[in-house]
Amino acid sequence: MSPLLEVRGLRAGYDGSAVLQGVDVAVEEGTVLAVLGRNGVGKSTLVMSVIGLVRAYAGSVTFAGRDLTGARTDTIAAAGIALVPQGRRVFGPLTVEENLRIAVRRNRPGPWTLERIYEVLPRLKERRGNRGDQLSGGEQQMLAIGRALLTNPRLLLLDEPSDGLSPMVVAQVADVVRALRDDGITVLLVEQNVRLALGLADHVAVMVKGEIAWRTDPAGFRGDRERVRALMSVTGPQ
Ligand SMILES: Nc1ncnc2c1ncn2[C@@H]1O[C@H](COP(=O)(O)OP(=O)(O)OP(=O)(O)O)[C@@H](O)[C@H]1O
Repeated sequence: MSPLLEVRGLRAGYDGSAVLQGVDVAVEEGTVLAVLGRNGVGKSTLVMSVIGLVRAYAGSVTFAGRDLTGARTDTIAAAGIALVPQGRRVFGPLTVEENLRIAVRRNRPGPWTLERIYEVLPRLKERRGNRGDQLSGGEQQMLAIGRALLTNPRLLLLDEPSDGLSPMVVAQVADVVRALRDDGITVLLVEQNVRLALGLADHVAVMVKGEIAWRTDPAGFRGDRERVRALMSVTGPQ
């Protein structure tokens, strides 16, 4: 069976300089792939390229058998990929419900409706009349996830969902992602919080300087401390 998402030889970056130096990753349907790596290795650039916000210089992005290389972001979203961006990017002046309704307008047919979002994320229901900028970081993260789900994606790109959240709130976000995974959604997760990522992932890809340096699974990752240190620690070899 071919993977739901297949990225091959992807080179991409900003203003002509390549951050991604030929990335190969595949995500099988119904699985969670965690992409780990030091700050600045290109993890966010990878998800931005998949969703079409950063242009590919070379390589390909294939989704559900369809070549989406160089496609516009709205075409990619309509094909079934949704991004929960780093920093959440909720619309501050709009209420929770208005933030969600924007996504409903653009959605694909599928199981996610406003009612179901409120069932799965009851805090959003309680806060539905509050403005986005009145929410806590954790609530904003839930809102960003809810907004992405409302497009009924087949693949969810989650960029640093734990960023800036307290451990208790991180645990709540983890519960939501776990529930989604158990529901069969496919996830590409970028995380600095290794513990969180290993608790959610089926597969792990470690990025170093714009390339995938190691493909493993959570058990393999935990079992090779030396390699983890070499590839991930700030003081390890570059
Ligand atoms: N909009 C941009 N314009 C120019 N360079 C950028 C832009 N965004 C990121 N970069 C650069 O691209 C490189 C990779 O950044 P990226 O955000 O993809 O890394 P990351 O692994 O996600 O790191 P972090 O965890 O810090 O977000 C960095 O050197 C960064 O400075």
